[in-house]
Amino acid sequence: MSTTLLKTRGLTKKYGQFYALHDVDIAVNKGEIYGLVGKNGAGKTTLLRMISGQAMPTDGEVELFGETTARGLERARHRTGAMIETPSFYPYLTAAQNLEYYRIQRGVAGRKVVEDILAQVELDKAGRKKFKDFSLGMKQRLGLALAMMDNPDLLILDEPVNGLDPTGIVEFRNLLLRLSHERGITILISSHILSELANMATSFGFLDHGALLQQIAAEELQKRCRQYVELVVSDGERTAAILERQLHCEEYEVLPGGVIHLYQYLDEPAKVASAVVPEGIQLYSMEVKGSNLEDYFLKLIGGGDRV
Ligand SMILES: Nc1ncnc2c1ncn2[C@@H]1O[C@H](COP(=O)(O)OP(=O)(O)OP(=O)(O)O)[C@@H](O)[C@H]1O
Repeated sequence: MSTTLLKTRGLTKKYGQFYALHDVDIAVNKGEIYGLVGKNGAGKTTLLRMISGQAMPTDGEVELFGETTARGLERARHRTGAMIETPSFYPYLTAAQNLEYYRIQRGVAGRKVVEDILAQVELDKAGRKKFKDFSLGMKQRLGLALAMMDNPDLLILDEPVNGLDPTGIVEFRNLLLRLSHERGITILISSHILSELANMATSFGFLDHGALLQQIAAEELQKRCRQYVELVVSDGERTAAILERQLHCEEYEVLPGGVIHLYQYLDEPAKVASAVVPEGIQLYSMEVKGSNLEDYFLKLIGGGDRV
């Protein structure tokens, strides 16, 4: 059975009369990579700051590792590592020197800690290069290293791939996947671009204007975003039988009104037509439908035209 590491109940943050976050319930299970998705200003940072203890809720509660009291949460937060704002590093120090500074400042025992973490985030080869000469990807990986200094069970990362080029995004994603698979770290990560978290997140929470619109498992999201050829025909059942017999189709749904959703032959709809029509089936329409991830998100937030 899955264990829930983190829950928020009715979490709310008001600035004056403005709700930066309103009545948000999320649940993150052990071992998950939970992607929090929302446009700029949706409330992602506000939510992550309250979870990590950097801001106080106006209302509602955070439950972390089963703890909800102030003292319990303080203990639980020792088991989390957060990268919410870009941490400040010394520009003229190397990766190792910067981390060593923070290790001493935080009282983390053992000099080998720095070496180990640098290897985990693949900065062990950065050697004598100074922070000021790092690429953005290296800077983000150093930020991740700092968040991992206390060997956390839960990592909270606010827009860590923001600004990275596509290669940088893939590298960072692979790094997080490795941490998740090999070390079992649970990860809560935000982004304003859903597709940046695809192929990584196991669950998603969609935030808009401070409200959680939907929490959905990645598998279910993939299903909903799957593309298909929609056929409208005179006889759905017979058409399905023809598709099976002639084109060996297995992935389709027959819906009422002679509608068929075919999840194969997306690039070859002509083949579908030439299998069906000669058998005396009337083909009224045929169209590729379904949304990609970004379309799905935009539809969910109502066209994405609100600012
Ligand atoms: N200290 C503050 N005082 C007043 N309003 C604030 C404060 N902090 C955040 N807000 C507002 O709360 C809303 C949510 O902000 P938040 O930073 O959480 O959004 P976000 O989803 O992280 O967006 P971004 O990606 O742009 O950081 C925004 O409208 C922001 O202007």
